[in-house]
Amino acid sequence: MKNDIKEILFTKEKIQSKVKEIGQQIEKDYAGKEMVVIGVLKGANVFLGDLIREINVPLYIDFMAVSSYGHSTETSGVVRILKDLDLEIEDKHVLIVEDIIDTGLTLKYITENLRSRKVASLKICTLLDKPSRRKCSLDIDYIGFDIPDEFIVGYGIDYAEKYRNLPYIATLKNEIYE
Ligand SMILES: O=P(O)(O)OC[C@H]1O[C@H](OP(=O)(O)OP(=O)(O)O)[C@H](O)[C@@H]1O
Ligand code: HPA
Ligand SMILES: [Mg+2]
Repeated sequence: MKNDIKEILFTKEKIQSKVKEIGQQIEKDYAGKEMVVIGVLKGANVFLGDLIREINVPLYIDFMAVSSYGHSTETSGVVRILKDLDLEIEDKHVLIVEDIIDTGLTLKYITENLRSRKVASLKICTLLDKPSRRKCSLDIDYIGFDIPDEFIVGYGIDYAEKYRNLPYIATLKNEIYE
């Protein structure tokens, strides 16, 4: 896997300290509220696992699985729900956790879907944001890092389902896509 890497954008240590910073902010903002943290599978799994251990308030965890990229670096534009929530979220303070927001189409679909369930509040937290690629408007409440328009992998994020277990976030050599 290491031979496939072009450049490391964020090291394990840099990610760790950013996750801590976001977690502490969320902890302050949700003090006294009952929150449900929703991870968007599969990509957000690693970030969510680290993030919740930095949030010291009572919380519930649930997951939604959607997919729009498949084995490509371009979104199909069609968001499919592969797994819905187990929990009822009506009147709950919901925080959606994403690994990356790119075109925004995935989250647009999810936020509209979750809002219709009459939540008390809905916020978005993403580790990475690629604002130059946005195809729709989205209000994001917590952002770890802005990144340029490059396809990245690692820390939960895949290319064709690979590289999710890299402890850092990196770009891949061009020949990997050929
Ligand atoms: O803003 P967008 O352009 O919609 O892209 C962002 C979404 O794409 C990736 O998921 P993907 O569909 O690849 O599924 P995965 O999480 O299982 O890798 C990523 O985890 C986000 O959920
Ligand atoms: O840069 C990316 N890498 C992997 N998956 C993605 N899904 C949206 N953007 C990306
Ligand atoms: Mg993916």
